[in-house]
Amino acid sequence: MYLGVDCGTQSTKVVVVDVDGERILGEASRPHRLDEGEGGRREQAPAEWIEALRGALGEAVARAGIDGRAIRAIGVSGQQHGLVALDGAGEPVYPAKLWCDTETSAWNAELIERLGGAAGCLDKLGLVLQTGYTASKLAWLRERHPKAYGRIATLLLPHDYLNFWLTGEKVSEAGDASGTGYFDTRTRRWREDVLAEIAPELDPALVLPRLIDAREPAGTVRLEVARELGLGEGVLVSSGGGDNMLGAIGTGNIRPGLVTLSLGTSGTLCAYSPEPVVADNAMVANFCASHDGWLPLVCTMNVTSATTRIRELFGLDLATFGERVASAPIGAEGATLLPFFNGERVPMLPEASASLDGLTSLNTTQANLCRAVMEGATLGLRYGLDQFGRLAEGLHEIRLIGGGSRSPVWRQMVADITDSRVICPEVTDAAALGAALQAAWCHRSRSGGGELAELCERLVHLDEASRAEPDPASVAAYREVYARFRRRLAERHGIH
Ligand SMILES: Nc1ncnc2c1ncn2[C@@H]1O[C@H](COP(=O)(O)OP(=O)(O)O)[C@@H](O)[C@H]1O
Ligand SMILES: O=C(CO)[C@@H](O)[C@H](O)COP(=O)(O)O
Repeated sequence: MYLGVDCGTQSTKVVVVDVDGERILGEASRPHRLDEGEGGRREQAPAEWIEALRGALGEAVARAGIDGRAIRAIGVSGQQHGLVALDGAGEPVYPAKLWCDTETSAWNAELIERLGGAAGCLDKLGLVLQTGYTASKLAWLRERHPKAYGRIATLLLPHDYLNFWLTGEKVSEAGDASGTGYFDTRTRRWREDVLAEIAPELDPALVLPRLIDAREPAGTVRLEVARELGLGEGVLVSSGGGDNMLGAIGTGNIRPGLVTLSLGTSGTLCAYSPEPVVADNAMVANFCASHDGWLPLVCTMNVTSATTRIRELFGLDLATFGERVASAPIGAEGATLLPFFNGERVPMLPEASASLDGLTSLNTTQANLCRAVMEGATLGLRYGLDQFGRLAEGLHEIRLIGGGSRSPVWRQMVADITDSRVICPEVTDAAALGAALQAAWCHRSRSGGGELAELCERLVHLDEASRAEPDPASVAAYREVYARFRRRLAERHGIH
């Protein structure tokens, strides 16, 4: 048996997988709080992730009806980019600033300039720095909280931190490290010189975690943690990775030709590539995958974070929200919502705010506003798909994951807006499943077995009932709605 953990923005999910039986035995999740403040601040206490992991793991194992000592290995997936800076005792010097924090956009702009603009970033890192990546958070901490900065002994990412808590080892792997901004995604190595540019007082040899190969274990679960979690001795912890990298594994997106789209707090699109993809478009990030190869990715910041905002404003539960959306016509009778509530990464508008246009005395209804926010978030992803260029050529099927993929109306909307067939895996928490598969890969390869492709074949099952085919009339209607969305982008933000 293997365990997969995914520490997302809103919750931690755990799945228990029986690889030989080709079954998911149990799943559970626990929420985390998000500390939102003025100026784009988005932070979380790493201790809450551990608390959520404890709770979700205990419940998932209980639901699976197994003895925890049957677990052979654990894989951990985590929200990307969050800065977890630890002191010499392994305690965070400051709360984790998250991927969706836009408070550091000025520091990001300055860093890009210091690295020689977009061309300099591409040359040094294989991608262009974005607000949200770890680098500008570190520059911000140095300037705004020098005392905390002065105590830094180690720089980790959220999944590295959970691996550290489980094993006591400070390690990292290429997939998640790709999103730091001090890692060269082509050579899969830290860029100590770039880190020195950001944080000259820190010694890269001391603060950067040791890089391990995706197939190598991060370590074994510490004895006291194993006891507390009801696990046996010597449980392996695989390298883990960023949630998008493990979501790719959990959707079988480990070879070219597939696109995974996640409707989580963020929206992401990614496609596997055996070669590094250094796009001429700064919005496409040349991340590494967390098995081998690369995973070029586009990320929008406002997806279920945006729909939740409007849903909660109207006091609706998820089912009623879905009904409201379904009851309004395509295009929400002219209402257009650009959902950049906390700035945006794609398009590159870190300091933008959301806007609502086209309201009249006739179309200002709850149903239209619910539809407008879901459409706005999905059209934003359509804009992201356009940036993907040749990576999306020939696209005809999207593997849809993340919380929003549970909504039938949203699945159909994605199919119609992208003009592609949409299908969900049976496990929509694909990052947690991907983490369990990576754990099985790591554990079984020690005895010479367990190819990842074969593991994916056994466990990644598609849910035929979730299939949504593009409807030609709706596809045509959305073409107009997308043109309107683009006009608003041009008028309000000068994005053409
Ligand atoms: N049926 C649904 N319709 C719309 N949104 C949904 C539905 N089910 C879950 N969600 C949303 O999905 C989000 C959680 O998605 P998830 O992928 O777990 O996020 P993360 O990994 O970023 O924490 C929540 O905001 C939740 O409201
Ligand atoms: O910043 C990115 C990708 O670059 C986000 O996709 C985060 O990795 C958060 O993911 P979710 O919590 O939305 O799954």
